[in-house]
Amino acid sequence: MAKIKIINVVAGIIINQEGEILTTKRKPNRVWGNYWEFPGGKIKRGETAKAALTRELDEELGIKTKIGPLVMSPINYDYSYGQVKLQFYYVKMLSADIKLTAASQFKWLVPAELVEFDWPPANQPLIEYLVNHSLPLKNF
Ligand SMILES: Nc1nc2c([nH]c(=O)n2[C@H]2C[C@H](O)[C@@H](COP(=O)(O)OP(=O)(O)OP(=O)(O)O)O2)c(=O)[nH]1
Ligand SMILES: [Mg+2]
Repeated sequence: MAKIKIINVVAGIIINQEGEILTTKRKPNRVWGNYWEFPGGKIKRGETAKAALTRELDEELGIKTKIGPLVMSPINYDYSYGQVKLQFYYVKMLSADIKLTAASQFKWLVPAELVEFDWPPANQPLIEYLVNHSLPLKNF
């Protein structure tokens, strides 16, 4: 039996003072091209999830960040190329300017607007969670 490839991914639910969440659009040539996502990426061997997220947000957006609590329990989802294990943390930005390197666009959205965009299927439970729970604007 072929071994299933596990892909550990961490992404940020970056929130601003207005109660909006930062979302980015994946470039067309990548897996899930043109779908929206929460910025982040694969955790490297030996790296903690929070360190990986800090690194990815610096690489993909050129921002300094404060990583807060986990949003919900990890999501496991089988794609054709492997099983992704997705962890999401709430994040605040400590620097103002966003310089996109991995994404083609970004948008700030209030939670209710998230349902209007196309997400990779693994994100479905997360989108539902964010629509139904208030953001921790003051708690970290
Ligand atoms: N960042 C992110 N990845 C997601 C989300 N939802 C989802 O299914 N994924 C999947 C897509 C990919 O299979 C994987 C993340 O891979 P990636 O290609 O963005 O990883 P990376 O940033 O490390 O990029 P690379 O160095 O491999 O190019 O997780 C999401 O909301 N954010
Ligand atoms: Mg990425």
